[in-house]
Amino acid sequence: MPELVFFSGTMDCGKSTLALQIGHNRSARGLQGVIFTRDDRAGEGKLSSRLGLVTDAVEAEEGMDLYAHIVGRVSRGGRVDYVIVDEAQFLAPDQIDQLARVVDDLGLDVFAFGITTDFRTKLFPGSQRLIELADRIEALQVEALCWCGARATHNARTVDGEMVVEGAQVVVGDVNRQAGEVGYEVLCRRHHRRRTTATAARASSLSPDVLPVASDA
Ligand SMILES: Nc1ncnc2c1ncn2[C@@H]1O[C@H](COP(=O)(O)OP(=O)(O)O)[C@@H](O)[C@H]1O
Ligand SMILES: Cc1cn([C@H]2C[C@H](O)[C@@H](COP(=O)(O)O)O2)c(=O)[nH]c1=O
Repeated sequence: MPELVFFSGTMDCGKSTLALQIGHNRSARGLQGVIFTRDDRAGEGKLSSRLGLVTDAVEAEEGMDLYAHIVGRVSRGGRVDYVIVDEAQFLAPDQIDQLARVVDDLGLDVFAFGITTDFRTKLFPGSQRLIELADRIEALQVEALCWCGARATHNARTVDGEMVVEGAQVVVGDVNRQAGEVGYEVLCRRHHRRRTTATAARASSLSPDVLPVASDA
């Protein structure tokens, strides 16, 4: 049975790498896929992984009908065996419904990849719809880690390493950003709740406030 599968995880846990691997294994067997993405860091119409691999993709722009795109390809004589969607959190809910229709009416597997929650721990609308509609939700096996060593479950937005909690839901960016730039850091829930990024943890461990006080001081 064809499926709509949602591979979800934090930033930097290998989603795009897995998307590229799934595409590679299928194309190595002569299958032809359509790869959609939206707002990849590498630029428009690209699906890129931090491991250095990148492939061309169809930019799933706002308002684009993904079901109609696939039907259009097939009716022009193109072959489509499966569909991959990266950065699926950025899609509109009705575009996720179109992907479900690709599975149900065209009989194609759709593999969607994305983060579930934003820097304020709120679901992205596209991810919410995927959770509602997917046949299967898969957590990635290679877990990203918080600075404390626990499994990272949340995405923090940072400026100069400090967590920020105000701003637009969508700001394309990366982990390990230079000073002054908006960046991201993955954290466990405890440290996300306490807003303790790696920078904040380092600063507090160096702070005189937390140094042991000598008994005769
Ligand atoms: N230099 C490296 N050596 C080995 N693995 C790396 C290296 N750089 C990144 N990675 C792996 O790539 C993962 C990020 O892959 P990517 O597909 O870009 O993530 P995502 O799409 O989930 O944000 C990291 O979690 C890590 O496992
Ligand atoms: C948490 C969060 C992330 N984003 C952006 C930052 C990146 O461009 C993508 C995630 O890409 P990845 O391949 O999973 O690393 O999402 C955002 O716009 N808003 C957020 O709150």
